[in-house]
Amino acid sequence: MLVLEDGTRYVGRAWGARGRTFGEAVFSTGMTGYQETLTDPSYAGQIVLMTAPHIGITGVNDEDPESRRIWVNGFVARDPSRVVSNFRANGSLDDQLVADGVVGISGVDTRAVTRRLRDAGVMRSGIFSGADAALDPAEQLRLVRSGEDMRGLNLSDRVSVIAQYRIAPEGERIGLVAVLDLGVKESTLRYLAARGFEVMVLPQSVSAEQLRDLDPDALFFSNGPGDPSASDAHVALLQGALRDGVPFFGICFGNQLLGRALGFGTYKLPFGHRGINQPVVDKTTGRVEITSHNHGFAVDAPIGAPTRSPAGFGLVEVSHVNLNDNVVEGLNALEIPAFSVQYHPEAAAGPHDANYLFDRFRDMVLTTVAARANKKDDK
Ligand SMILES: NC(=O)CC[C@H](N)C(=O)O
Repeated sequence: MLVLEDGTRYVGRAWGARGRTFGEAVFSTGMTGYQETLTDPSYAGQIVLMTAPHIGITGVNDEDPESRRIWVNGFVARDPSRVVSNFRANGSLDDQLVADGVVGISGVDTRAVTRRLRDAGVMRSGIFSGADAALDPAEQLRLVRSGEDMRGLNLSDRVSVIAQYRIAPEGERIGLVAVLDLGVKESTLRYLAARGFEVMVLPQSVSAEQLRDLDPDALFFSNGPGDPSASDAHVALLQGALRDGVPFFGICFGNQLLGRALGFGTYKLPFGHRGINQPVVDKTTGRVEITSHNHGFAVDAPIGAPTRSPAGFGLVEVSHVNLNDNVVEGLNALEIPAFSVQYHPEAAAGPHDANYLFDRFRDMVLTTVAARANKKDDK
């Protein structure tokens, strides 16, 4: 049984682990990339429904996970594949869900659920299978309604690493980037290392003093689960680094935190953007990118002419906009070296149209490092 907070109920078949699970019900429109979706830490606390009906055809492999485990609280699909067919596969999705204890449900009318979530907005939900399916419906609904609400929820400490670790740069080293792990994806780290960054992944609890002691050439805030309005400590950490002139790049949650650091607010979208086919325009070049998304919140900043950062960081422009609904998809600070995007340039899964942003970051860091070296020489 899939039960939504508004009392809607959908009967299906038990899939993956048996039992009960709770989370915010959201839908993803990606036709491929379920393994990357399941292992994206940004989905912690959510029950993810795939709108594509056939999920699991290529099984699971060791190369596609975006982190060390599955993070979704539950998984919903219409018609999971009964066969696994791919040369890279080394197991089935069903077995993986069981192994990771992820309660799923199949055979529900995913189009009906999606329309419900699109019309009413995302909401708390629960999946009940095995013995739990027989629970009294009123009791099931009570349990769903007593679950966590995504609004105001800080989930960073559930997904972040405990201890820092280092990744060596590929090719010539251009500098050290400190990555605040708010739920970072492996692809992001790979792209940074491939650009010549020595990467230091830091736990989300790192202090301003520890960051200063590390003295990185650049700072990166990752994607991650939860409500950005509940991350005051990360915002303060970022404001300190921006004041010190450290070049900054943020992705998704990192974009929302840059928005807040610059003095803008964030808000919850009715049903968010999740999938790999979202059109975004880069206002600097006018080029449209087809991009990978997974966000339920967004930054509230004015689209159009640059405006002053309410927090005193100079002029800021909204650099990217979603063409479906005009949601802010990127920020560019014009007077300090800092920019961010709401979507996923690392893709995984999805098209690679936005990979150039990692080059933009590398170029920005090289310029800043060179300018600093010149200043030192002048002294
Ligand atoms: N992928 C992300 O970083 C998601 C950011 C945030 N948790 C949101 O839902 O909007």
